[in-house]
Amino acid sequence: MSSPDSAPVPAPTTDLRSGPPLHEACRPLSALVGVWRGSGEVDYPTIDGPYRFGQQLTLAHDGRPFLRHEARAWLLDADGAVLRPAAWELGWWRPQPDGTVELLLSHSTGIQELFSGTTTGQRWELATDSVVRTATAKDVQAARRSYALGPDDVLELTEHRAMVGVAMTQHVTARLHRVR
Ligand code: HEM
Repeated sequence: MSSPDSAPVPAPTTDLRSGPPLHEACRPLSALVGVWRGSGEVDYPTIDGPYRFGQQLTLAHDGRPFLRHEARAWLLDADGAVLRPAAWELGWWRPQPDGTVELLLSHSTGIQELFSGTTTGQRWELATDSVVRTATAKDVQAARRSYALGPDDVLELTEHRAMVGVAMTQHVTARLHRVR
């Protein structure tokens, strides 16, 4: 019997060997499914950086033609100790029949983004089509994000952002390793 807190439909899974089969449409994204963790560097012309941070990214599926995205980050001190929680985003990857991919991201900071992009081998390049903000959110205009999976199974994240009056400039770069 299912536990009281689980819905009576397949639970999202990061394990491609059990649970519902990955939907055919998600095949271009299959290498991304899993739990990834690692560290990176964040900086921007308006902040007092660079800072080191840790990040965990979970990409799960329930057999339907999309992936569920969750990424949490935390700032690190020079010795690698956790200073405090940082960015937290939730979203959905929606692969399309023409080979493009849509990504919806919702940030805890009051920002919602719609990205569109491409899959080229083991590289995913995305750029925002639209960004909307709550009344109190910071002025984020646009972003470009890429994930690239190297032969050493390292997932490299790079993100450029146009925000708070600055043109598109790198904000985040990270190297994540598969933990599951
Ligand atoms: C791994 C992901 C990220 C990390 C570790 C990170 C970290 C930081 C840090 C440390 C700052 C300096 C202010 C502070 O200490 O809080 C900052 C500023 C900022 N970040 Fe990020 N960030 C990340 C992703 C994002 C994303 C996804 C967005 C937009 C949706 C974003 C938008 C901003 C903005 C608007 C500022 C303020 C700039 C300013 O007012 O000068 N960041 N970020």
